[in-house]
Amino acid sequence: MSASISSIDLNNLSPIQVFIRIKPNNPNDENETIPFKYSKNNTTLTLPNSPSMSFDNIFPPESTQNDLFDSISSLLHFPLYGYNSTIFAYGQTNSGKTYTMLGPNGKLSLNIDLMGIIPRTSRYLFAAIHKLTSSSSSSSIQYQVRVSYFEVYNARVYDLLNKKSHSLNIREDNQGNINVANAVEIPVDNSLELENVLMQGNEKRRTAFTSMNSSSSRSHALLILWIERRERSTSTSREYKSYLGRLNLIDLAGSEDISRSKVEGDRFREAVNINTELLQLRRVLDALSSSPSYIPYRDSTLTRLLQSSLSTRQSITILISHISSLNIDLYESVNTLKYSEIAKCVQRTSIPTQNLSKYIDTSDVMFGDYNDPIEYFYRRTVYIHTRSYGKIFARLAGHRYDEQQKCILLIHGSGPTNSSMFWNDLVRKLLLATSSSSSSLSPYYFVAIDCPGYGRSDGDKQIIRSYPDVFIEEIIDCISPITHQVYCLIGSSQGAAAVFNALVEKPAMSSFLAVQNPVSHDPQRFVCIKQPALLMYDIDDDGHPVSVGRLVRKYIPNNHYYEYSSSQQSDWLEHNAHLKLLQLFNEYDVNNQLTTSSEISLPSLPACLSVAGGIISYLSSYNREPLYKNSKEELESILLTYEKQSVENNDLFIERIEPESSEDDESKAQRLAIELTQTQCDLCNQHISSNDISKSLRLSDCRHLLCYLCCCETIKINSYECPVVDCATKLNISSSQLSLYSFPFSSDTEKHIIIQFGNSSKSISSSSSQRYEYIAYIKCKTKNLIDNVSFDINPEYPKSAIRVCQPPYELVRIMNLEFTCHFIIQWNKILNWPKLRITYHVQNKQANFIRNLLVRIPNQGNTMAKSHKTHELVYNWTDRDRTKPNLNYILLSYD
Ligand SMILES: Nc1ncnc2c1ncn2[C@@H]1O[C@H](COP(=O)(O)OP(=O)(O)OP(=O)(O)O)[C@@H](O)[C@H]1O
Repeated sequence: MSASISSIDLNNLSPIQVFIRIKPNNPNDENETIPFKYSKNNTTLTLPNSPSMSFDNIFPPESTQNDLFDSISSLLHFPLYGYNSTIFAYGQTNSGKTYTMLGPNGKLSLNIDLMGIIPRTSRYLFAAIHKLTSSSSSSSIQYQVRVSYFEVYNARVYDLLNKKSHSLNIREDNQGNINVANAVEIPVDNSLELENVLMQGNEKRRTAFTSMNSSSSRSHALLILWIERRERSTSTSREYKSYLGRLNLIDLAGSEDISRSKVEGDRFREAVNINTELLQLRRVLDALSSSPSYIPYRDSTLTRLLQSSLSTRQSITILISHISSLNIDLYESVNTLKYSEIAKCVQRTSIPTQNLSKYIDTSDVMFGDYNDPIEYFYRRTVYIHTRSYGKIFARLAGHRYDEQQKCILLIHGSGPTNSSMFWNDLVRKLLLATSSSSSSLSPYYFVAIDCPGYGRSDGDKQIIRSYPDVFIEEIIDCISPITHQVYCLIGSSQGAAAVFNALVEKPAMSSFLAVQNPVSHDPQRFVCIKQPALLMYDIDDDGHPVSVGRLVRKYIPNNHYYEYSSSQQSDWLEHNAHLKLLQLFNEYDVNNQLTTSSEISLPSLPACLSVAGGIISYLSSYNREPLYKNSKEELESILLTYEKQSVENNDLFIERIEPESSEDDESKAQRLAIELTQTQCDLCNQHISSNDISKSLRLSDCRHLLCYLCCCETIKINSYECPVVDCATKLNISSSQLSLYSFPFSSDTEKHIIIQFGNSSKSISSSSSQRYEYIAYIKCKTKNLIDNVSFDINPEYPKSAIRVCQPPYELVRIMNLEFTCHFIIQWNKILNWPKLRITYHVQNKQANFIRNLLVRIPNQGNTMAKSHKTHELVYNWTDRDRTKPNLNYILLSYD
């Protein structure tokens, strides 16, 4: 597919291509059929005693859903490049419009043969997007798809994705686009999500029984897919071009001969409204084909809503007209064909244009921080796990050898897009000024945080104003767990106020302080701040008044005070802040080695890992030495603190820094010594080779070791909890990170999921007998994977005990003995995986008794492997010995 669509392609397209689909006759129907004649290439249709009519494509009764989709699929490329495309189904009631768009019996079908255009489009589009974004040359292209779904019922527009059921207004924006005001737009990342949204919307759509159709659509349904293509010149560039394509998929309500459908009351009113709106649609088509100077779009809700889809300047359209093959419907069919001929005559007035805009991405203030190009500084990102304020995102620079290392903590101001990025320039200059070559490293390391509610830290923005002392203290406890102190606290604006206030309350937290353009209240309180302070004020900045600065200067005894005028020396701060700070350190810190940028020995691994750099920076700077060659302490440190999450194609490594645990040193050493000898995965029990041990994951709370080859990934896909049996430790992996792995799976050769099954039991004593309530269950945390679970306790009997189609998948039985249960899992039908039977001995253990079953899925397992439909895979759990390892594998192999 070319990067753009050429004007030749567009010029050659008729504005509205017209397809005719003829509904097959029901074999039980005794009505006479019309002897249609078609030309060989299916473009001409002739009715008895009538002249031939030409269309772009005719689909005779025997044509399949697939034949039709093949002919429309080329149109689906246009919205991927910012054009509007429309497909709409038109025809009398019961002629097969919903069949064409969704599937049989008026419903969305996911059956591979019967599914309609909409589910096929969904899969086709996401496959195309995957292809367009996955090639190495396209790392700077991203797509976002959003979906809206409306119905026009009795001349009003209703949002099928909104729980509220009031009607909405149609609005025109200043570019002439017609939109529905306050419409819900749901972002979707894959076809499964889109199908779920569709199902949700379809449940709301109005259908009714009529004498013509048992599930007749009583409204026009309009599904809009907004497809945004973002193109950046490089994958890290903030500036991007946005192409917003719009794909309209429309299932019109059927025109209805009221004398035949015999509808009354509400159905009668609906039918009148449907017919009126279809008549207006015909008038619009008439106008488009004859005098395009005035088009009566405004005359009905339907045509107004479809304005951008019908406009020949804005859209590339396919009309699929449906006719019946029965003689009894001849009058309606002829009418439909006439209507279609009019649409065929619509002329293109100009070629459609792309919806293209240029933007600077400001939504993500941290944009680009994943790809830190200057490795030398070892700048990395971490989450600091505070006791009371959750995860605080921080950017780090420099090396830390031990805790005596001079740590500088930076607090940004309260501007709406402020974050740790604010300090980039100052930190870079300080690093450069204090390390003269790449082999001599700065004696400082820097921690710039995103305060709660800013950048990547969640939380309340008010925290840094209201509780600066407690908040900053918690951060320092995490990054300096032994000394509970940092070398210098630096703040800007509101961050400076936080620094002052924190030191008034807790003076021992920092040896130095530095502020630029601070806000401060009651500066007389600052007399207790005894540490050396750097104070920098802009005399032209009324928001941070220098008059207050002059007071601050009086109250803080040891200060270096500077005033500058930003109107006259706009770059004063840029050129001076780092130098003034180093002067302050030199003056007050006799041990300061600043002036000699002497050779500093390379940091050891634990130090690297604890704050700056993480494992990747270590490995890349030491030629990827296998970790086992390093000291025992180094490995200990990795196992203790390391948690990594890689973000697709990026090098974001998130370490976890938290306060020291209460465990005493001796027991910790013993535990670590034992852990160091472990070479078996706690989840799958496989041996971990020495090469892979470094990539394995030691969970920091429960201490379970998970092998890199299969089990680390399992966590990502499956769980917020440690997946090891009977361990329910919560993992600190955010839902947004987990969502990267949401189903359906992507490109690797194999993926894993975990099915948990097991039971609980509870004693129910009665006077006559001892009985137990057993609850046997299957759980799967991957969404939408299971279609239903049958529980069978008597396999000889043809009917299962219970079939559960929604979670929780449970069987509750009161029994006096343990019993064997057969779980039969039917997977989501679109997967076409063989069903899985697990035979499980339900345990009387009085507590929750869980088995984990790792399902290994070769990637082709995601495809529609028809030939395997009937194949059933059986996995037997007959082991009653509870001491044996209770995890097993199952390989879903189709060979
Ligand atoms: N090509 C086809 N092959 C087999 N069955 C079909 C075909 N087209 C339609 N049907 C069946 O005919 C019936 C009516 O079809 P459908 O509900 O799609 O009509 P419709 O035009 O959408 O009607 P309405 O306008 O009343 O909503 C359904 O049971 C549908 O499954």
